[in-house]
Amino acid sequence: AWRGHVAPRLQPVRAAVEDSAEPAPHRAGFVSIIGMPNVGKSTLMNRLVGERLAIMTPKAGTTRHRILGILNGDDYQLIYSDTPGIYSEPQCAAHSTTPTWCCSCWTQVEAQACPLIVLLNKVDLLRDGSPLPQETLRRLGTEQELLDSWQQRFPQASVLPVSAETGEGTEALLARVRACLPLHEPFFPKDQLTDRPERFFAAEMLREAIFTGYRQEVPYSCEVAITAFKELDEIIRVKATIFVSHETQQGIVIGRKGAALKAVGSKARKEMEAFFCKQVYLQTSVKVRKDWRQDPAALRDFGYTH
Ligand SMILES: Nc1nc2c(ncn2[C@@H]2O[C@H](COP(=O)(O)OP(=O)(O)OP(=O)(O)O)[C@@H](O)[C@H]2O)c(=O)[nH]1
Repeated sequence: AWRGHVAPRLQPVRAAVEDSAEPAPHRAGFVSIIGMPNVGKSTLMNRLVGERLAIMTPKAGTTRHRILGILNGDDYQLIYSDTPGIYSEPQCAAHSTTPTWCCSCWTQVEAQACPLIVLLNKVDLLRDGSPLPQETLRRLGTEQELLDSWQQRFPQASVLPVSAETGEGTEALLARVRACLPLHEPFFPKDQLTDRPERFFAAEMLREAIFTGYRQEVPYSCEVAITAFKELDEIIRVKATIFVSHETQQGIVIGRKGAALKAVGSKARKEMEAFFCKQVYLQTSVKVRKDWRQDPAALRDFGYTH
């Protein structure tokens, strides 16, 4: 598993250190971050662990795989789980381009015995100078009104305002989460940052570049497979295949004289270099795997089903 850089690239959220002669007993637990597509789950997890582990784009449905992000303190280990946005049908993250929130999820959430924290994210958008139109802001109501309505909906929950983008409210969130942690030994080695290997992140960074580089259906029709990942002293050599579901998309992804693929590859390479702190040589190719989103064997090969 990837253990991260020497210094985190984002400032991780830390709780205040309390002075005490006795070392505190160790606490550890798992925290699932769930919600509708595009609400900021990946941005929040990255902010909380202080690393850009999960890819983030303005497009709904970017996250396709569960990723653990581990935050280690001297006396605690918090294992966050960033999940794909919740859709109307199981496994349709790879199928759907028009996701709808699954209402039965509320009932499932309420049925859990574990502590529940409801987050009102993107509160920075409710502040003065918000880019949102006045009409939208009026429709949303004030921050307090929104918090009150969520508290009414989930009386048993702690309802907290946060901004994953600016970090506002995340220290209070960490304090609240830590207060819920049971006494437990660490579940993972204390220097471990995630459960995913390096090549997973290489694939995700290429997928992120695809999401920002192409429009409409194309990003949702692409899947990335890392076919080689070789770390040498000075450089990491990565070979990636982008699978598309139709022949027509192959031309779009490659672009005129390969320009589109070159731009996307270059963006992904720069992200990989920043992430791995090493020079990266990235070789990409594009193949058709016909209608892979409807093909159970392909979904299995790409890790969506078992
Ligand atoms: N203004 C503002 N934007 C945010 C905030 N948090 C996330 N965003 C933006 O919202 C968009 C979606 O964020 P993600 O973290 O990818 O959302 P997600 O819930 O993981 O999305 P899925 O992968 O679709 O499930 C991105 O453009 C983020 O930059 C926030 O606190 N404030």
